[in-house]
Amino acid sequence: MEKLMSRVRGKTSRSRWASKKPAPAPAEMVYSSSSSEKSSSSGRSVSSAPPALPNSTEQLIKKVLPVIEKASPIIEKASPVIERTSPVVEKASPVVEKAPPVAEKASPAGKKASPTRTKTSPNRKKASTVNEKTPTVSKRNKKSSPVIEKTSPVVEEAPPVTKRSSPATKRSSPVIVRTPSVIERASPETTSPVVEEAPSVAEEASPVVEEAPPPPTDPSIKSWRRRSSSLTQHLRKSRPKEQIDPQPPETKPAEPPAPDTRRNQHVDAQPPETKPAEPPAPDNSISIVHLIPGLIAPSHSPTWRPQPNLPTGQWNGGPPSVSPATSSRSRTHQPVDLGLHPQYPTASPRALAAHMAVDENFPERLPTAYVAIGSGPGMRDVVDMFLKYPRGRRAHIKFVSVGVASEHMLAMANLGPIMHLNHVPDGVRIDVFFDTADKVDDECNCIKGQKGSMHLDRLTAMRAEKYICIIDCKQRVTSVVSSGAPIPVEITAESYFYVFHQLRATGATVILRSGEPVSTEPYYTVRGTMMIDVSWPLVTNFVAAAKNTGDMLKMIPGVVDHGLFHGDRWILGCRPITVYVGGPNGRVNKMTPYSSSYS
Ligand SMILES: O=C(CO)[C@H](O)[C@H](O)COP(=O)(O)O
Repeated sequence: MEKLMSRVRGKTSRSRWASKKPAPAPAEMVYSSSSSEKSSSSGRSVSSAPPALPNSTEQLIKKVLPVIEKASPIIEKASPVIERTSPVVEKASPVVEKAPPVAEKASPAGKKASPTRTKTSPNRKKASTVNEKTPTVSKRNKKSSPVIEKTSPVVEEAPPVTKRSSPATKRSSPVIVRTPSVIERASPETTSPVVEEAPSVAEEASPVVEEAPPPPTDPSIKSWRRRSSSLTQHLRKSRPKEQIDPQPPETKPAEPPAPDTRRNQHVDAQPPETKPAEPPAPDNSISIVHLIPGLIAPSHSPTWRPQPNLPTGQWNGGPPSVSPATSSRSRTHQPVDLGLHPQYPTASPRALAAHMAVDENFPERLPTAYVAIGSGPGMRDVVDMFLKYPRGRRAHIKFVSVGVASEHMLAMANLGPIMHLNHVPDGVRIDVFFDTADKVDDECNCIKGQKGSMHLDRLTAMRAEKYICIIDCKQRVTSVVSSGAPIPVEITAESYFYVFHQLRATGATVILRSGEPVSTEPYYTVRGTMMIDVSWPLVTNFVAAAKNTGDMLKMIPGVVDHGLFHGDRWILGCRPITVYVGGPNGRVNKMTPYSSSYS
């Protein structure tokens, strides 16, 4: 009986590891009894041979049941021992819980945590560790006699841990304690789930770790995870942003939506499409004007726009006077800022001359006054000067355009009404005709037509009561023909060769004006005429007289008009009645045909 009890005691401890298999057939039991007989001979608890088994199964059961019933109290006595071993197992839990800090320091190998271990709770891990570390126990169970296990359900319901298992459980503690060191030296295949739940590592872990199955819901694990999450938040807050933000661009798309709002804000703050805008390109057009002021002269600037309602000159002389013209032939006109061209704070000498010319020849005739404006670029200064007058002061004026350029300037300045020369009523004279010239000599003879509009200029001058010319002092010459300046001649296209040979016979140099810029095609006016520039290298007495030259040019068939404005208008001449010459230092000289030469 004692032998049998010892066998039962041993089988009870092994029954924990036995699988719950159904009771085998009696025939097999007979066979297994023989096998147990073999194992008992080599086992520790059973030293002698087992008793002979009865042939009948019923008899066997009847004999075995009492034995098992007697063995139950012994098994019950083993329970306290098992209870005493449980605290040992529980003490192993804190050891496991202390693993996270170590795991956080784990090498990047921890990123590749083994998913198989993440599915097991720490307690079950310990058990599995025990199994791995104590293979002999399992072998003993397998080698133990299955007779009692398979015949007695009581044994199968015995506590899972027995005296023999407790030492093995105790031996498992050092294994668990060594877990951190194992983690530290862990290879990607042997990393524990602690690494998987380590916050700092898991945050930067590869998608494999983030896609791991949810952790078990063991209470101890819950508390551990709670502490881990708090630790994660602390690390995120304490870590500099530069360490969080830089991530390889290839890992960002694989990231699931992160709960960290700071990271989202960073991503939103630097999207590819929100790159800082490039600085605007500087405006070089204004710089060009300032760097090369002489390139675009105030009067010739293509970007000219009329400057209405600008304050009168504040520079060095106060506002320009709008007083009636003085009787002085030449007076000093203080340079003033007319506001004509902001890039030139000081008006040009010709602008000052235009200021004086308009000031002294402002038409006062009521109810209607006619003012003609030439087509030269210098007329912009005259237009700007008219804009300085109040609208009521110039309401009675009708402006006569001389060509398209003149009409354009008047329209841009909103000066009006504008009319063509042919619209001026017959028998009505134009009050004043403001114009410019290329050259003006001592007798107020002029050379005009460098822009090709001398024909209209002459027609307008012939109908003007006052023909006022405004020039710069650099355009003053002693004699217009003797100066060698080319004289523009407008001819018909069909008469070119004839006019060319007639002028060559007088010793003249004839140049056919080409298109702008230089072109192989000749320049044609709006009337379809061509322009030639004639000069005399050897100036004879006959040619020196502008009247003689002008009359000669008029006598050649094919010549429409020429640029010599000489004589008096009542004898087919159209010298200006007054020439305003803008000089240096704001000095403006005034010339008349009947006055002495330039002083
Ligand atoms: O005769 C002209 C046009 O045919 C011009 O009045 C002359 O060429 C002077 O031009 P600018 O106003 O540029 O001095």
